[in-house]
Amino acid sequence: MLVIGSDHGGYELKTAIIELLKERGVEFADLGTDGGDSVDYPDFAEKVAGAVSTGEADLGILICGTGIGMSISANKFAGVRAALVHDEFTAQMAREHNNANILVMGGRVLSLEQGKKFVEIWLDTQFEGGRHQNRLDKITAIEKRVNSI
Ligand SMILES: O=C(CO)[C@H](O)[C@H](O)[C@H](O)COP(=O)(O)O
Repeated sequence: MLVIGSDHGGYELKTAIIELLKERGVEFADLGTDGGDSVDYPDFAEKVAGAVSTGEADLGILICGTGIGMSISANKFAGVRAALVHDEFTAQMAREHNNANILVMGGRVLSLEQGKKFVEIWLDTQFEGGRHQNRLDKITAIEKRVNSI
């Protein structure tokens, strides 16, 4: 199951991506925001990243104006690897090398077509494992050390 959320700066792109998810038959839940009124991105990052962190959802998509605030917020959650992507290469690497479980984008940075394309690439790419898994294990070890201080 995939969860998706945005603030007002990402609402239009979120709406376009929801249409793509429906077309692809992806099971998803839209955790808001529900319109263009000004809201605070950490509230939606918390809903999406919280669901991924607890295992309630397997994957997440977060969109704000730049993607920066959503990335900062989502990566506070244990087990979350939120990747802000800007182009087709970073969308591919986010999964192939980083096994990102949350894709983050900037609604004021990308066109709707770019955003949809990056989602498709991220969904269709496989994690390579191997040396990349070793590096993810180190991130998990850092997370455990930092949170036990
Ligand atoms: O990009 C964002 C955070 O990184 C968010 O979309 C914020 O909402 C943005 O920084 C500010 O947007 P506002 O419409 O000027 O409140």
